[in-house]
Amino acid sequence: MSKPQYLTGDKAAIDAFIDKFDVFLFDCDGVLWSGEYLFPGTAETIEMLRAKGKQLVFVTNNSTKSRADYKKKFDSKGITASAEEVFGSSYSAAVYISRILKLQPPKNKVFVLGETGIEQELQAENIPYIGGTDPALRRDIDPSDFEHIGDGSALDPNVGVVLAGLDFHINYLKMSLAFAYLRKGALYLATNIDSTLPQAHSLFPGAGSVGAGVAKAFGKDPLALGKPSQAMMDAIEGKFKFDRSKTCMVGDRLDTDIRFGIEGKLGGTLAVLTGVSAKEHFLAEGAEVVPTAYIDKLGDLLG
Ligand SMILES: O=C(O)[C@H](O)[C@H](O)COP(=O)(O)O
Ligand SMILES: [Mg+2]
Repeated sequence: MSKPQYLTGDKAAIDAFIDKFDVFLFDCDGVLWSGEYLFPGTAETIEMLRAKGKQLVFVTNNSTKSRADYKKKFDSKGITASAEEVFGSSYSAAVYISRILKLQPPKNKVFVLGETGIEQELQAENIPYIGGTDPALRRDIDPSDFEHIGDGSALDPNVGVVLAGLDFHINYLKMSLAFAYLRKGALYLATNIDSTLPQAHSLFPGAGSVGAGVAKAFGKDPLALGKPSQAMMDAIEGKFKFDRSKTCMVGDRLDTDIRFGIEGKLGGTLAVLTGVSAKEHFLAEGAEVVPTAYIDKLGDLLG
């Protein structure tokens, strides 16, 4: 497998790389920003690519925000972007449930482990849901919960899917409800199963780690509908209609972003070293996932 091209500081190589593509799929956490911190040159780089007539799609596994929420974040960071250019894992999961699964009543309700991003995107697809940010579930489990979850009387008979995403308010009560629905035959889906979340220049437990307790108890992993799922790639291609050979995936994580681009047979992948993966991970002899090229930070594309 050929070694990736290092672009930082090489203006001619950067220009040649950019000219190869018409479309850039951008990961967000660890590439554009780390939580609220915007990496230097990010807004300018996006402006530069737009000035060159490139089509941009923001493809994030972070299910805590909806497309509308991301539009607000882009605006607050001075980045020109529309909600329609965002394709997050919460939207990917909602589209999958509404247009692929096509759940029919009575078992068409979703039990959510996650935040408002998932709830908003389910709502946008007219999918009924419970759980999620419901304040009634942000409490300790009590003896009557054990009794009524155990005998099923606390369960909603219309729940046909458990959808797990990054949940900053996970607790034993919510895990027990999700587990009970799965044991009753609910489909087990996840927006994504990233092990870590790049935030505040550090790493925190990701969606996959937060949901791991339920997966361990149930003995099966969920079907994840975020990167590197090719169901997500197909949905993105279906919506934005691009030529995969002229499309580049830009990301900080080898096992989601770069794998997503390689398995999607895109024209190229660009690893950015401001998030989860380090260059040692893909420069090592026998590395399984190797990007086409890499840069220290996104702003380096400004040359
Ligand atoms: O744990 C998670 O959900 C992920 O770390 C996080 O949300 C990744 O977001 P992305 O890098 O795909 O924008
Ligand atoms: Mg990322």
